Amino acid sequence: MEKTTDTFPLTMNSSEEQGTVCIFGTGDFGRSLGLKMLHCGYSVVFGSRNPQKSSLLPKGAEVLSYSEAAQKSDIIFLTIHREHYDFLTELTGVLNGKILVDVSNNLKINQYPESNAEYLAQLLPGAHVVKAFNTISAWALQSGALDASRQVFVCGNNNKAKQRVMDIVRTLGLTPLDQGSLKAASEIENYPLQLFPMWKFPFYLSAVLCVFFFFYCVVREVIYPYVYENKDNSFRMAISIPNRVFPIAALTLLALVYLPGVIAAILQLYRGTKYRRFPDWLDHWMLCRKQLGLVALGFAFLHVLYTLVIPIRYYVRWRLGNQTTTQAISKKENPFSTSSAWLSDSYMALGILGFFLFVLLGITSLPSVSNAVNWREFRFVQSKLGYLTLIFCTAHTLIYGGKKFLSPSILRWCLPSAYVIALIIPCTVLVLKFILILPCVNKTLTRIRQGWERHSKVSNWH
Ligand SMILES: Cc1cc2nc3c(=O)[nH]c(=O)nc-3n(C[C@H](O)[C@H](O)[C@H](O)COP(=O)(O)OP(=O)(O)OC[C@H]3O[C@@H](n4cnc5c(N)ncnc54)[C@H](O)[C@@H]3O)c2cc1C
Ligand SMILES: NC(=O)C1=CN([C@@H]2O[C@H](COP(=O)(O)OP(=O)(O)OC[C@H]3O[C@@H](n4cnc5c(N)ncnc54)[C@H](OP(=O)(O)O)[C@@H]3O)[C@@H](O)[C@H]2O)C=CC1
Ligand code: HEM
Ligand SMILES: [Fe+3]
Repeated sequence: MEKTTDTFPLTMNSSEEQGTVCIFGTGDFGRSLGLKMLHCGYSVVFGSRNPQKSSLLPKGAEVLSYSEAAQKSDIIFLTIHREHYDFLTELTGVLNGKILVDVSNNLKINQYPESNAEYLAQLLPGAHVVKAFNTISAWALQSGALDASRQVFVCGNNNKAKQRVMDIVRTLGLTPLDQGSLKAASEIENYPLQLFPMWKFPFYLSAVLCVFFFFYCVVREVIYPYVYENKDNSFRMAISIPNRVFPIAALTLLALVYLPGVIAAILQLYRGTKYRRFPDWLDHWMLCRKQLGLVALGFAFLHVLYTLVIPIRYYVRWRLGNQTTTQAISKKENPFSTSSAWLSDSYMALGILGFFLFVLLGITSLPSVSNAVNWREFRFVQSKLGYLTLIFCTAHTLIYGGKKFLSPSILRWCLPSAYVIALIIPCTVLVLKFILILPCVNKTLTRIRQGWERHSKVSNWH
């Protein structure tokens, strides 16, 4: 259904004349933009250093020299790299009063002291410079932009010029987003250069967690038996140890998704107001919770896959077969232990339920799903079911640990099992959250979040 509204203006415009636009530069981006504009009913005139018509250029477009092309339209798209802008000063006469659209990107963040668009405005003070299109790739223009790349950030000092450009953006079936004056250009130019900014912290954190727990387990399970029993357990590095490291990373990261909310609540209680800014690290942490959660989900997936292959591992089949024959020879039977069966089944069940809710959290974070639920529903899944996920996964690990939990026999070189360490953060988060939802604490917190201030009489006049 949505598609019809999207294609509607396209079909209408192709039969309608939209006026002439000029494009400087016949490179990849210039040609893609020209083709798209021709499809949408514009007449396109290219400006080029060698105006012989190339077979690559879209059919129906005119190609002239830069100065001739500039005279054909009052709006000019510069699809040229910033490094080549200097020749434009020779055209100052024709470019005066025209709208110049700067689409350029740089190779590095803050490569130049000023943004490319501001540099262009300095070169040609008589022209109206508008920044736009730099986040749209030549490929997306041609292949029918995907949802995410439909947005075109636009900024400029002249309002009329900016509106003209935004009209063209709409005619091309894209969505313009007004970002204000040309001062915003440097930020807009940084967008396409950022490499997953929100993923950086989760990525480094999980790398650190994995490396730490991997070596921790190697010391306990490979080096220790080698030193004391001269046993070669190195094969454990392939599956056994990763199947500790990955679930531990999943559990820790999941707990770290909910820790900042708890810290924020404590901070609000302590300050007695919600009108003071959180420290930057907390702000940033809050903003990348989604990414932390998705990385955690990835690790949980790995844990499930590694767990599924346990029964077909050579080592496991060997141990089972060996045990059976040893028992047959000595004519002894292992008695069935109901409590062990209960422990084993209940930790598995908790793991499965925890994983199910984990996946549900992941599904609701897909834009198509989160757009379809209202704010309360989304909050319900992310916050309430999220805590339930954390409870299930923590209980899964606690019961897996079972009775042997803190007994000294499990220490090797004074190091407890890895999951004991992994349980510290999740248990802390759950205990703190439990305290926060106690009626007396929760009442104060709710009042603070509704705008009440403990010292309101003193600070009202601020
Ligand atoms: C797999 C997975 C996917 C995820 N996907 C997403 C995602 O797509 N998007 C996303 O944002 N997070 C996502 N997360 C992160 C996480 O689930 C959410 O950030 C979640 O909302 C955090 O829960 P919280 O209870 O700590 O929330 P908080 O925001 O800390 O809120 C705690 C409670 O306090 C209340 N509250 C908080 N601040 C105020 C206030 N100023 N005024 C009044 N009441 C307030 C809230 O109503 C809430 O009940 C994901 C996590 C995982 C594991
Ligand atoms: N490719 C993409 O997906 C995107 C590109 N951009 C921006 O668009 C601009 C153009 O990119 P793109 O088309 O990929 O680059 P190309 O190198 O393919 O094209 C640049 C064009 O600039 C013209 N030009 C003018 N003067 C010079 C000169 N002195 N030396 C070399 N070329 C010159 C040339 O056209 P002629 O030979 O006709 O004179 C050339 O074809 C850049 O600023 C880029 O950052 C922005 C978003 C996406
Ligand atoms: C289908 C779901 C799941 C199943 C079947 C499952 C099963 C298991 C099994 C069999 C073990 C023991 C591994 C071993 O003996 O080495 C284990 C350990 C563990 N699981 Fe799960 N699990 C599931 C989901 C989860 C989830 C979602 C989490 C948390 C995010 C989690 C966290 C852990 C942790 C921390 C350990 C202890 C790791 C160790 O030190 O050995 N599990 N799980
Ligand atoms: Fe971050």
